[in-house]
Amino acid sequence: MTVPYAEKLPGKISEIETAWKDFQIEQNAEILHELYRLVHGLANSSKAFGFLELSTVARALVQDLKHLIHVGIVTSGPEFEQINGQMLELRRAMNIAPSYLPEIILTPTDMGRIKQEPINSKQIFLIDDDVETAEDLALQLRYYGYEVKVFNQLGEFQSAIKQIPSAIVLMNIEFPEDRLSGIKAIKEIQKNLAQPARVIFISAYDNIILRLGAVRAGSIAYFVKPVNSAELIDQLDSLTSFQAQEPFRVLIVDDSSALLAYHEAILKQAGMAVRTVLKPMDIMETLHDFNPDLILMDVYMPECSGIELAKVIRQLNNFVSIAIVYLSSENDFNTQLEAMSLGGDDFLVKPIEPQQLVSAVTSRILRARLLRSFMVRDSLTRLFNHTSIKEQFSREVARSRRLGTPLSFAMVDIDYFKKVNDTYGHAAGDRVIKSLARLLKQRLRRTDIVGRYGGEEFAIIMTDTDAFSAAKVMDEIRKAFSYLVHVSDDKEFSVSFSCGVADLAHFADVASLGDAADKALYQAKEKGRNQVMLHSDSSGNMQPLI
Ligand SMILES: Nc1nc2c(ncn2[C@@H]2O[C@H](COP(=O)(O)OP(=O)(O)OP(=O)(O)O)[C@@H](O)[C@H]2O)c(=O)[nH]1
Repeated sequence: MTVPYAEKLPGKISEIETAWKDFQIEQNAEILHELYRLVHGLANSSKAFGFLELSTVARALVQDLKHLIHVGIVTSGPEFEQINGQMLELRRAMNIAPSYLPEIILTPTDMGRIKQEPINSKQIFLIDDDVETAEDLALQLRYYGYEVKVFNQLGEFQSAIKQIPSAIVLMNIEFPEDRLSGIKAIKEIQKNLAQPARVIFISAYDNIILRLGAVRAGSIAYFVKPVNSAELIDQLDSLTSFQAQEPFRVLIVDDSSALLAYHEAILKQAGMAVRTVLKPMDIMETLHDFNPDLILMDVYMPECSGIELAKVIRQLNNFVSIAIVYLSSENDFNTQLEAMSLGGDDFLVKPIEPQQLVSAVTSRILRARLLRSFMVRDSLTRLFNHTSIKEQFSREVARSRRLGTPLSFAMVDIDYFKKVNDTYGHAAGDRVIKSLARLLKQRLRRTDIVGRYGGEEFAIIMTDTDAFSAAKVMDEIRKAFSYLVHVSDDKEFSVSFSCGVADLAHFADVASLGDAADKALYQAKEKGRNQVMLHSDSSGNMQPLI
């Protein structure tokens, strides 16, 4: 159980008094800095927990200690006496009840911002006076399970959207009557809808005036013709996906256990996954294990400062892009700038309102995830790219070995793919790759990690899964994929894949496990393709899963 803040105060103040006594005996600069840090922490936490009188006294003491650090060590004189007096004041102020109890209440707007549920509608309204272009695009979208209704005139669309306001609107901007007709029509419609319509604009032109007009009409995205259908489908998938976004992962580093618990409670209430680290030197294991989206970092801490810690983290290859937000009572603008120039992304000043903390963390994470996705995702399938899946493979193998849990690795390769490209064209080949990526994402568990390993090759890491169960799942996906009918220029065709599976119980490190899955895949190809092969023991025995 967490100890209430008030009960921790006597201990905190005794610690400060002891440091002050030690300083007087030893006259040592290190003790003086430690004392400064302790009082600084008390000033922050007491304000956050409503002990305003105590916070004021502590803050004045912070200033005096800063002065002492600056002028050098004195153990007598007016400065010294003043600090002695303030030490007594701390004890007195500690017993004054808090003037308010901080409540962790989030407004519905905050919660709405965090938990934006996607609307489950696959209905698309596509409005374009160019009949041929519209039908081409509609055909592509239909391959991916979207119901597309094409309108060549604005009037018909305006009545349809009133009937189905949840439809996603793909609106062309230019019409013969007016070069801005699409934007104007959407603006009119938005006025009369309870929830704003979800609109994506399409235009033959790419300029700031049109883009600004589109944003002002409430658009989600803007595509320039000829539309890249793979990118458009990604956008539509993210708007309609049933898979809720993975909870935001925040790591809080603060040497005040009271503030740690307080900020943890706020962020958890907002639906985030939170880990806390009290001692900065303990951060490494949690960092690798938890893989946070964002680190909320105190600036003044013992052993090493938040700024130094941020520099260390920035030098770790896997964490160059992680968001780091300082949370400190330091309101000196120059220190803030310095902290930002040394690896931080934002600087929040304590005490912070719960709503502000949630929205600052949310917007930073959304942006960090977007930027990271460009680095770690493959642009055609949005699956993890080669580098990223290899990194995750190493990490997951290390974790499973540490925890003693099962892990399987599967390699998938589309059969006779060269023939698909040669017969139906590269664009059709791309669609096949994308459809397999979608199927894998749909059928596998959320905890499974799927990556595009190479051109028509995929890799899947299944945690907590032994090789036999993994092979069974892969075999079901194999069957489903082979039943899919692909279409290209009115010609229909089907494609299959081969798969090799191995697990950590038989191959105990990344290299041998990867190699075993690869060999099993090779065997599956050798034995006639369209099958899953299980590499179930280190002596090289393999068994087909039919
Ligand atoms: N359309 C498309 N084709 C790709 C992509 N990446 C790789 N390819 C093609 O995939 C084909 C792979 O051919 P191969 O490695 O000979 O294998 P295969 O034809 O699938 O035959 P098996 O694997 O032996 O069943 C090559 O023709 C590549 O050009 C891509 O992103 N899109």
